[in-house]
Amino acid sequence: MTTRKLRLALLQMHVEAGHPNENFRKLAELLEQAVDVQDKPDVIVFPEMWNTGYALERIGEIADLDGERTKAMLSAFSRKHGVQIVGGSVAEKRADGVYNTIYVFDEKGELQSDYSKIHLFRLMEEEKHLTAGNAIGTLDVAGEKAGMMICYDIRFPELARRLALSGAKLLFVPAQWPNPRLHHWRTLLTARAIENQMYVIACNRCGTSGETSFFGHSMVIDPWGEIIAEADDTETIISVEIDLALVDEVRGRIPVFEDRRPTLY
Ligand SMILES: O=C(O)CCC(=O)C(=O)O
Repeated sequence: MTTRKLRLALLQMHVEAGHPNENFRKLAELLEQAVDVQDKPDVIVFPEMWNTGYALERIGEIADLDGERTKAMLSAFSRKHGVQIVGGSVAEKRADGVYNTIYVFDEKGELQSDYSKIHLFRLMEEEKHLTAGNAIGTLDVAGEKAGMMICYDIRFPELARRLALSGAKLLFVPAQWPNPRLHHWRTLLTARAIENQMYVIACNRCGTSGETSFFGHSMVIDPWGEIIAEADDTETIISVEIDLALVDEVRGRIPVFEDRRPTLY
């Protein structure tokens, strides 16, 4: 098997709900730490709604207008350091509502793609304050296709399968997944990796916001379902190397995609 290595950095951060300036400052600090290392990352990922947190009552006031502040920061950083960024997600204010959106920048600082969360989480009343996206999201990573899902999206296996069928070999999952559902988080992420024989790269937040605490446990799972890196519940950066060749190797070993019977189900 010819190896095709790629280094990832996952910035597991605390998010200060309702304080975008503080969160931009924190993210800038973590980004500098992520590249100030010997093994520089090729791709950097962060959590969901890192700019505002879940200050949903005020989200219309504090969301980033057309994502301009976020895009300016991420574009400049990716260009300066020659690194690809899967920019977590931010609350993004558009003319027709506030979206929960991931921006992807390539290593030249160009906006490569975006994705807005399509399943809004009713347990946190997202549907009252946010507008759902209407399209699936993909990006190119080192010449391979990858998909994007945000937090609650991972409860919908059809979406991950659709991304895999469209050619995705990696899945990026920014999240703000709280206690007490660590078991769901680990199990669902692992299942998405095993059933689609793809890398799952999931970046959660940590810390507390009001009554809600977040367990962190950002993780990278390989296409065989092994958790190859996992954080604890503190603010930290996971740095891990993956081998894209493993996807084809696993898909060759158990040919799930060839054995599907879509005419029956
Ligand atoms: O599905 C879950 O348990 C958590 C989802 C969530 O917190 C979110 O989508 O923001």
